[in-house]
Amino acid sequence: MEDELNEQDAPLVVAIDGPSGSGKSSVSRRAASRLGLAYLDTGAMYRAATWWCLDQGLALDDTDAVAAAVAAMPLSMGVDPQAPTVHVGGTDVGEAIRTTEISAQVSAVATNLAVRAELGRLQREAIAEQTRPGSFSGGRGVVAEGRDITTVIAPDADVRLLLTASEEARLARRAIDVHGSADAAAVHATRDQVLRRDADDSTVVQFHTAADGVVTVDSSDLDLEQTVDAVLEVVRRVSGRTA
Ligand SMILES: Nc1ncnc2c1ncn2[C@@H]1O[C@H](COP(=O)(O)OP(=O)(O)O)[C@@H](O)[C@H]1O
Ligand SMILES: Nc1ccn([C@H]2C[C@H](O)[C@@H](COP(=O)(O)OP(=O)(O)O)O2)c(=O)n1
Repeated sequence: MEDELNEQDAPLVVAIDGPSGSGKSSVSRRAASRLGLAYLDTGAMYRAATWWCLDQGLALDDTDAVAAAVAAMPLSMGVDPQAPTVHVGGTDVGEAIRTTEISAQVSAVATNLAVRAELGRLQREAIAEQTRPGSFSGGRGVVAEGRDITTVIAPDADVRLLLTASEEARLARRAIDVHGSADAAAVHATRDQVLRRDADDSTVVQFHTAADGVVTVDSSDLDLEQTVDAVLEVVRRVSGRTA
């Protein structure tokens, strides 16, 4: 019954931005599942673009060649929050795009403004698609996460959130993800992936402070479930929609 009522609601678009390790992907997936929405990981699109360019042997500082390659990239994003997928052509690149090699180089592609224009166009299309009845979400909508979703890609989203966490918390989380430990050596080895990358990315997008109308959720002292609950509470307060 509740499902039927929800289906009559207007589509809901939730935009979530934040720095590396703030919990965007984990929290957005869970929030999307609980709300019955699709999930769009825009960072995965920049990672896939990086994989594609490297696979073709391109130098990532050749901005024109990279832009041309990305314009021709046969990218397909699966938006099921329980099992999101990324394919380029026929290849499942879901694992390949998470390697340290890609993490170390993705900013070179993400700071290419022609690439941002092209991937931004695809992201707007993917978000609009989920507001239509025949889409994966059945027109219920989408949680889209990245660095510029609240500001550039979907500034008119129903709910706009900035997910933050202290530098210490973000480094420790990434160290556990990548090295299985948050000891001093693991945290040190993660600094490039988190801090240097955020510094490079910040030259083209602003994701450290909330723009007007964007609600900040600080997850430094929350665990994953508490952070999901905090995000769902903002969604309820701003849109009236409950999980
Ligand atoms: N409070 C929390 N909120 C979100 N993620 C958390 C939290 N505590 C620990 N984590 C863990 O931190 C890691 C990084 O989260 P991730 O979603 O990849 O961040 P991002 O997409 O912002 O880089 C994940 O392994 C996640 O389970
Ligand atoms: N909307 C977006 C999403 C990601 N990016 C860039 C910034 C990051 O370095 C890469 C990869 O993003 P991703 O969200 O996968 O990175 P983290 O998992 O948060 O470390 O893409 C961007 O510039 N704009």
